[in-house]
Amino acid sequence: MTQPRTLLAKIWDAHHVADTAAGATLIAIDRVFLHERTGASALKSLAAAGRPVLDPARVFAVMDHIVDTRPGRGDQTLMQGGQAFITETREAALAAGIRLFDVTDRDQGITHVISPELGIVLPGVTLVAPDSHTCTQGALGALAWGIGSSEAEHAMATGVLRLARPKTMRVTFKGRLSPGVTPKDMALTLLATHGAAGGSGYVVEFAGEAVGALDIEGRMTLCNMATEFAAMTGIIAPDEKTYAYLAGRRYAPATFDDPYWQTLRTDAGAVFDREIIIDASTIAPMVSWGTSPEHCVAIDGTVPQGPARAHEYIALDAGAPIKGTPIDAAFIGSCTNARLSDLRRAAAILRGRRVSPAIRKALVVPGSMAVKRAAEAEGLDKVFIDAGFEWRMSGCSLCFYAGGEGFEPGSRTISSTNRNFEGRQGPGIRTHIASPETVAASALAGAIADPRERLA
Ligand SMILES: CC(C)[C@H](C(=O)O)[C@@H](O)C(=O)O
Ligand code: SF4
Repeated sequence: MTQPRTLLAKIWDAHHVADTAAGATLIAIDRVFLHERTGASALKSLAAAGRPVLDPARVFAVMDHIVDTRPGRGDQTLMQGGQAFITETREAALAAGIRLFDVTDRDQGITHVISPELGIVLPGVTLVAPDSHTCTQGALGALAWGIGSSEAEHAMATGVLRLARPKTMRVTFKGRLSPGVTPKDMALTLLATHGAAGGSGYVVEFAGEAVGALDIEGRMTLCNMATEFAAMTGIIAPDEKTYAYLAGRRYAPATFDDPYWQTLRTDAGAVFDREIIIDASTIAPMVSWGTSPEHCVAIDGTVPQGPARAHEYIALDAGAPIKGTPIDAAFIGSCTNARLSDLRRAAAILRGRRVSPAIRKALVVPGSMAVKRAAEAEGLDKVFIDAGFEWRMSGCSLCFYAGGEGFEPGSRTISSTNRNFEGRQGPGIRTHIASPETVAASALAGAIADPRERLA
């Protein structure tokens, strides 16, 4: 009898090329995804070394990080000196013969949103990108992780990467989520209870009834924050929902009958290096109070005692109820929570209502241009605009201040993003991360609010 294996072990074994003398493994890389902020340098340095991209058909690039999100945008970026990232990526992608989703391409969008959308990431593949949120794509059952630019260069030139075998962790969410509670709240609960370093050195498989019950977009939100947990990546075993999601997507195969796919689940009895079990039915909507993604509390909780510097930056004292904290701005966007289902759920709360007069800036940045079009076809843009939100083009820049555009200095911003460290969304900006529902409910209230009260 063969030993029971984890999902990770199966993908690892299928991609094993050789063991190195130093105890590492050469792993075959099926896909490389680049963006203009970190990808162009890999292509340029490859070209400078006179090395071609081994298989251009497996390499993709997109302009997402610093592009302007204002309607009617072109090559201009609000980032000082940023233009070169765009023009150089374009030139390098053209020279290398790889597929580029350029600024004005109808398929442009955030890397981790468009890769699943186009069927580029598939169950059981290895996919790397010089971006930490590549873990998002593990939701499709791929081993997808963030690398550095020089590793990207190596992967493109050779088709392999040298890796130490990661440890395995399973995080099981048993039971079901309550209404108004989302995959974002699952991720924030994991971070609050096990810390922002809890996943260090591990590939985390998310499993359990509550994970199986999520749609694919929700699974992406959960896997997205594996990097905030310091894990190498997150992964979810593919199931019927995964194959239904991928059917008909441009780069996906016409049929899903490869016997390899049938094996892509953890066998009963397989042993993980670490197991965490969380009861999904006890999770409440979560919101961050501080400057690390582990600084999270339930919406009806109080700010705990944390590092003095975090309290100082965020200007909230221990013991204060988080709910009711006045906010100045609201943001729905990013690779965490800007897919169609996220926009639908936020719009359902905002429909026919106006944001509080206290809100000075409210923005929706769809995760991709395809999400934008789909949302517009349903009239969601109108719901957001009528509620007082700006409706933007797709991109990353407002998530990490890369376009040089942010919220008014010092703003307290409720945000559907994944990072809340000092200055993440601009100088002095105090970011509170939460689900799109919580962002919408808070924008209406002008203060951090419980979305469940809007669903009643
Ligand atoms: C710019 C890029 C390398 C960075 C990352 O890797 O995560 C960005 O996407 C982020 O979210 O901070
Ligand atoms: S949306 Fe934000 S978190 Fe995601 S890749 Fe872009 S900058 Fe990084």
